[in-house]
Amino acid sequence: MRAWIIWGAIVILLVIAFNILTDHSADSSQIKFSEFRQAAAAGDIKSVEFKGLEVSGVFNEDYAEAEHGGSATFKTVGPVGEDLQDVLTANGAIYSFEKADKDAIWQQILITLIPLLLIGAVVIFLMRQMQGGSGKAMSFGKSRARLLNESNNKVTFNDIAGIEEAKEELQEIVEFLKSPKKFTRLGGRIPKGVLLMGKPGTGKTLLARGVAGEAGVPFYSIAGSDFVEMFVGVGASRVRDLFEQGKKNAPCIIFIDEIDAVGRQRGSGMGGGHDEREQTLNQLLVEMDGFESNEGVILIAATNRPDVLDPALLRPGRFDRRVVVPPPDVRGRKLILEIHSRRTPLAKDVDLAGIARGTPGFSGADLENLVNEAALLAARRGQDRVTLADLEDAKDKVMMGAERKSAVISEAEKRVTAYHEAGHALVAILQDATDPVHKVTIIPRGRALGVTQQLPAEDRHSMTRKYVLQRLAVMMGGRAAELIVFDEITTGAGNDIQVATDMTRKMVCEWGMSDTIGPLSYADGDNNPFLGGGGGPTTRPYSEAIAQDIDAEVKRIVMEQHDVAVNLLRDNLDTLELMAQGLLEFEALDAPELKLLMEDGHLEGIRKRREEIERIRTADEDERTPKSGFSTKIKEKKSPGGLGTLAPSANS
Ligand SMILES: Nc1ncnc2c1ncn2[C@@H]1O[C@H](COP(=O)(O)OP(=O)(O)OP(=O)(O)O)[C@@H](O)[C@H]1O
Ligand SMILES: [Zn+2]
Repeated sequence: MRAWIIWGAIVILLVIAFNILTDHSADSSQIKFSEFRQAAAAGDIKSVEFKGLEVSGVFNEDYAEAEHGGSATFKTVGPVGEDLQDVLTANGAIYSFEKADKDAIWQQILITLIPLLLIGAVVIFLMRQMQGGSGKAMSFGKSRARLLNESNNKVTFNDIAGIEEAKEELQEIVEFLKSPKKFTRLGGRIPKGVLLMGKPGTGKTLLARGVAGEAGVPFYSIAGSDFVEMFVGVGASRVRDLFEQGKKNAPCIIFIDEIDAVGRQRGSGMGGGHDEREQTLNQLLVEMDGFESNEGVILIAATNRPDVLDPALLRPGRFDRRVVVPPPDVRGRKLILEIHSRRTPLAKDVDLAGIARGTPGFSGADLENLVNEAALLAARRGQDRVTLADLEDAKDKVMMGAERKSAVISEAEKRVTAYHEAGHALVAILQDATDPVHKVTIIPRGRALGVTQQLPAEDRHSMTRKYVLQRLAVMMGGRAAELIVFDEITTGAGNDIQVATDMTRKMVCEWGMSDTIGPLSYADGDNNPFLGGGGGPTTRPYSEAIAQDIDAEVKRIVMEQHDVAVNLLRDNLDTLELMAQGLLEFEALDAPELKLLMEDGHLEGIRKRREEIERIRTADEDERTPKSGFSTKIKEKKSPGGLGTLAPSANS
């Protein structure tokens, strides 16, 4: 920004200088038209000297008439040559001219220089724009670290939940920043660099700001990608600048987000096209070696790809303290939900623990998003409180994309979907080791036409073979139902088949759950559990014979569970029929409704329950908005179920 102002000022000064010079030269060498006219009228002008002069305008032959009441036109001509001189002399009508004196040399220089400078500025600006660095044109070499104003926006450890271990590890840094002497007195060495490792949205940035907030020190943050510039040397000088700034403001925290952008292993760039990045990384290493943490500058970096970092970064004296920031567990999720709903008025029916149970795999950022979506939904529905139904709907939206209310789905398609989802749900209900079914819907959402959600009582960290097999049968349940009822299958089972095949392959190749293959690992590629599978090159560290065995075994297991599903559904065809009817009528069934359906054998109980809920809700609404002009009715009637929570496995 500042650089822009300076550039602008230079250009403006040049333009002013140019104008002054040209004005000056013009003034000093121009004959006034009135003088000329007088002379011409007196008939004194017969010819004019043009040597070393430039004509800027002449009167044409009408001039003489004009002087006698006719009209004259003005015509511009270029530098005067011999021919023109003759014409003018013949017409006797010269008007104004400029002297080409020594001032003109400066003019020439300025005239060529200004466009050059302007073009240069534009080119540089465009180049930087192309790098995606909008708004930072020409701040070469300046670090772009931002000093966050912590007085307005202070984060403390109280604002962070679900990552207690990480907080504890960082507490030491906080203590040090608060009273450095206490530590250095005994010669203790404080880590210079802390590397926070975790998936996106798990709160790494938040933690770093929390450390600064707790210790009451300034917080400088910069993204790794800000270092990576097109011009060689810029990144390195930014690093230098950043550290200088840090040391000046010590004690403080310097936070480098996405350090992998600059810290990727050296020599990994193809064709050596990353010289600039490597130079920047080298500078970072040099700077890290060149200061003592005792000076009070603590470097915190974050990455979700610790595996690609250059090992030199992780050596002692650099980022030697590594803190894993895991996704929150069920307790953590509840706490995070509480933090983010502090400012959101919640209805009495809201049970955050239930929502937490239904959101395995959600990151802190996802949960924040969920609460936000729910608040928006509640506002759109005209409520003054966020209800459980809002949170449920928000969760579905965050998890699976928005409902596609407008999607045109034919009656026939809807019928197939109803049986398909009922097939999943019924196979789940009829087995003893699967997770309870939480909700079945045939409301299209994201890319799925319908969804069956199962919900474990608590987070699942391991699965038994029985559980995995039954889950396979549930996945096969959708297709099995289509087959039994319509004697036909649709593409709707495609995703089920893919997930089932992947899981079975894991059973055989990774979890040692196949007796034929035995407890051996035949995992393909690089499976980094921390990153949820790196997806690297597929290597096959086993023989062709084993590969065939694996394929046969995977097929056998899947087919077996498919048959289990078919048999279960054949034996309970009436219930399948009833559940599909229920889905067609209500579009969504939650756990209590499924229970009613299984026990009653008809849909009457569900109808009553729906009416009752509606009655309570309207009464509740009336009570909350007494006699207000616009009555707030919730338009969407979606299973505002009592148990409230959703879904680890969504079978579409
Ligand atoms: N443990 C948590 N407790 C409370 N809020 C959280 C937590 N984790 C994430 N959040 C919320 O999610 C937002 C995003 O988190 P943050 O930017 O810290 O994640 P990150 O790990 O740095 O993600 P990224 O890798 O994408 O930069 C935070 O501003 C915060 O509101
Ligand atoms: Zn399905």
